[in-house]
Formats: sequence, structure tokens, C-alpha cells
Amino acid sequence: MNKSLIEQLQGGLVVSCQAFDYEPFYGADFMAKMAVSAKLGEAAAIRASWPENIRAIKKEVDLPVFGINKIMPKTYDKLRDVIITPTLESARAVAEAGADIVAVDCTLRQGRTPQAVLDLLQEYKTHLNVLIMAEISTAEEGEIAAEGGADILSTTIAGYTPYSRHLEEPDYQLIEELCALTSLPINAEGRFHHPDQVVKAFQLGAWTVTVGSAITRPHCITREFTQAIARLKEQEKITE
Ligand SMILES: CC(=O)N[C@H](C=O)[C@@H](O)[C@H](O)[C@H](O)COP(=O)(O)O
Repeated sequence: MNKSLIEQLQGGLVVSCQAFDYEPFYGADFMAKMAVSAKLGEAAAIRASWPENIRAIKKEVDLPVFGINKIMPKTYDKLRDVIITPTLESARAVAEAGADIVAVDCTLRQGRTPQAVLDLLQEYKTHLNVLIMAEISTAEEGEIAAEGGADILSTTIAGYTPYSRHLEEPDYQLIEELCALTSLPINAEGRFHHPDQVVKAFQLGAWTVTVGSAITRPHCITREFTQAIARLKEQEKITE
């Protein structure tokens, strides 16, 4: 295992720079600029999807990259579909593009058995010379991934499987559960909107915290403000 990278990233903020083709910042140039901004803000690492974006980011910033390769089905069901680096081929493509860590969906969705996840991890570990981060949604999935030889566990998919806790906030309970069951590094990810939430995750034992939408999706940030205004207007109507 690449111990020094794990040590280097301990306590650091990972900034996820991602945009789909229906978002205004879609494209490798935009993603690279987002990564430069994250570096200016002293992020420890970048999370990015697809080989072309990872290549562009690696050219612009000298930070470690958590690479994923989202393979989208024609119609995408966020709760049910496994899209994050689902095949060895997809993982190899992001590793070859320069990802230092490859993140992989290790949930038990789509009829996957624990043995199927163990086999998947073994395949990735055997063929790729990078750290593998298992993205999970429950403690049970974390336990399977740890047994399967994952180098890092991540709470990325908590709240996005039919059977995990659906919360507005980050899943702090899952961070605690994972820290109790393994000594592997735990990346906390999903629905972090404020710096104090990031601090709380570190206090609970997280190794790194990844923030995406609250930093790199301007339309989501804008909506937080406009929704606050809408709530105020609603309140005013009630008290009139
Ligand atoms: C569940 C899933 O597919 N999450 C994706 C994983 O890459 C991204 O859409 C998230 O933006 C990322 O995990 C960061 O989370 P947040 O944007 O909440 O800070």
C-alpha cells in the first residue's frame, strides 16, 4: 500500500470537480480551472470523473487525484444504478489517465451479492497499481469492502441506495460505524455544505472529507440562497 499518500492526505479537504453534459461547467477545461481554484484554496486533493478530465487536471495542478469513471446508462435511476467505475476496464482508464486513487461503487445494489463485491475488489486489486477506495452506503457494505482488501472506505453513496439512511445532512452515524469496525482510512463524502460539518466529520475520525456541490456546482449554491428567500416569503405570507 502507498502509505505515504495515505499519510499525506490525512486531515485534508478533497474537492470534487464534476459536471455532467447538461451542466454549464461541463468539459475538461472547466474542470481543470475548478481544480486550480481548489488548489488556491489549499485543498489537499481533487476528485474527478472520466479520463479526459483527470488528464486535464493533472496537467494544471500537482495534487493527488481521486479518479472515478462514471458509466451512465441511457436512463439513470440514482437510487438503483451502479455507475461509479463499474468495470475493470473503466478503472484502468482512469488509472492510466493519472488517478492516484481509484474509487469504485461497492454497494449491494442491482442484486450484487457480498461475494460479487469481494470478487470485484480482488480483480481491481490484482490488475491495478493504485489505491482502491470502496464507495459504500452502509456499515455492512463497509465491512465487506474491508474484507475484500479495499485500501480506503468512503461514505459517498450513503443516502443514494434504496436501503441506506436518507438524510439532508452528511451521514455522521456511518462515519462513526466505519471507524469502529476498521482501522482503514475513512473518507467522509456526501451533502457537506458548511465548514463546521467538515470539522465534525474529522472529530468523528474521518481521514479526509470530500466536498463537491457546495464548492464546484454554482447552480446548487445559488439555489441554497434562492430557497432561503423563498422560505422567507412563505413565512411572511403565513404571518400576514
Ligand atoms: C452519490 C453520487 O453519485 N455522488 C457523486 C459521486 O461522485 C457526486 O455527484 C457528488 O457530487 C460527490 O460525491 C460529492 O458529494 P456532494 O456533491 O454532496 O458534496
